[in-house]
Amino acid sequence: MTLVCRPTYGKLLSSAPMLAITSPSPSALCPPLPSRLRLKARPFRFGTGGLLALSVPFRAFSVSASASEFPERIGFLGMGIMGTPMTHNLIKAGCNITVWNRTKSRCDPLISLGAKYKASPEEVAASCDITFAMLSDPESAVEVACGTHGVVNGLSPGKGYVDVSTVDGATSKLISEHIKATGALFLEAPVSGSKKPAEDGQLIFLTAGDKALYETVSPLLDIMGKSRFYLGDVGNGAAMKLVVNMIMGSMMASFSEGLLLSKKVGLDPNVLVEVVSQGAISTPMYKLKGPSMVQSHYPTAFPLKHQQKDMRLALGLAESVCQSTPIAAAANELYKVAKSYGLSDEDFSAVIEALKAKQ
Ligand SMILES: NC(=O)C1=CN([C@@H]2O[C@H](COP(=O)(O)OP(=O)(O)OC[C@H]3O[C@@H](n4cnc5c(N)ncnc54)[C@H](OP(=O)(O)O)[C@@H]3O)[C@@H](O)[C@H]2O)C=CC1
Ligand SMILES: O=CCCC(=O)O
Repeated sequence: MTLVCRPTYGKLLSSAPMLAITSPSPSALCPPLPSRLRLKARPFRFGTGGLLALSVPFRAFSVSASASEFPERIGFLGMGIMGTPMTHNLIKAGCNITVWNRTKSRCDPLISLGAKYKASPEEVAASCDITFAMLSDPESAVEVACGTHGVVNGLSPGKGYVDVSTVDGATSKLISEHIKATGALFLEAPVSGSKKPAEDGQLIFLTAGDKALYETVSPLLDIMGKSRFYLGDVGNGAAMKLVVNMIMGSMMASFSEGLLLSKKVGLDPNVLVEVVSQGAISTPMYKLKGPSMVQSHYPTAFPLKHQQKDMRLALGLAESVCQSTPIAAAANELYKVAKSYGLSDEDFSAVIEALKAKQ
């Protein structure tokens, strides 16, 4: 397994073109490129070699050759909650982007920022070196990759396809087989992190598949995210993502129970949020979502239908290896109830409504 964080800070390089940077970054252990940090020169191409020097107002930092070159033409399919800000960040970084979305109007904001548009996944893949996809679920991921006018029809040797959707391993392997049959390379790269991290370029990529493609797209992953893991064979990235989201879904269900119980025994749930935030079970998720859950507001960052999909897929993964997951199974039931209440497109924190109705 390989974990790579953002570029190393503190070294000024003299060769290679200079790019203007509008903001410095804090010197954290794995410092993220700040979302305001923008490359002003045209992007590098494959195989230019050498090192990239970046000038910053107060300090300089280096980027290795492999982390400084962009593939020339990049496609992005799926302009939803996640795909839109991810594409936005690539455009802002100076990448040459072509977009497609089933509902065309969702491409318009990106087109107005300079993205090109093609009318099908096939046309995007045919016109780009690397194509990313961020789609709802296994069904849509397969349809876009392998369906009529799907990606495979536009791929050929020398190209690459990166699926960043959250799907199960079997789906990812199926897509991989179809992609590889064209001679192109495949990488699964689901992300941890939600709408705001996507906007801020702070996602965590859980990748697996063709290592050469991983290396080629690393500079792009570093624009969209703060770290990346390479996990080996196709299926491992999907599995890691599902395990993480299974934990998250159970945590949210448990947190919901706590909020409601505290209120019922006469405590202020807002104080519970504060207490939890200061202790050993503190997590950004509780602090972020707790106050709005207390108000019964669920502004959508991660749709509840997707969380339930991930619970379902994680339970399938557990079953495939005979691993007992009773907590996740119980939580999944709550997400199913919440869906039946019409809460699919609300944030997944709306799972609390399933418990209210039971009281
Ligand atoms: N939101 C989040 O916090 C996170 C989400 N994820 C995962 O990322 C993926 C996308 O999530 P998110 O952006 O939130 O989801 P959205 O529901 O906002 O977007 C889903 C995208 O998939 C497209 N789509 C759905 N069905 C089809 C289909 N049959 N054919 C073609 N396109 C289709 C939609 O197109 P259209 O606009 O036409 O409906 C849209 O572009 C999911 O797998 C999710 O689990 C991962 C990390 C965080
Ligand atoms: O898949 C969604 C993940 C959401 C998050 O990591 O906050």
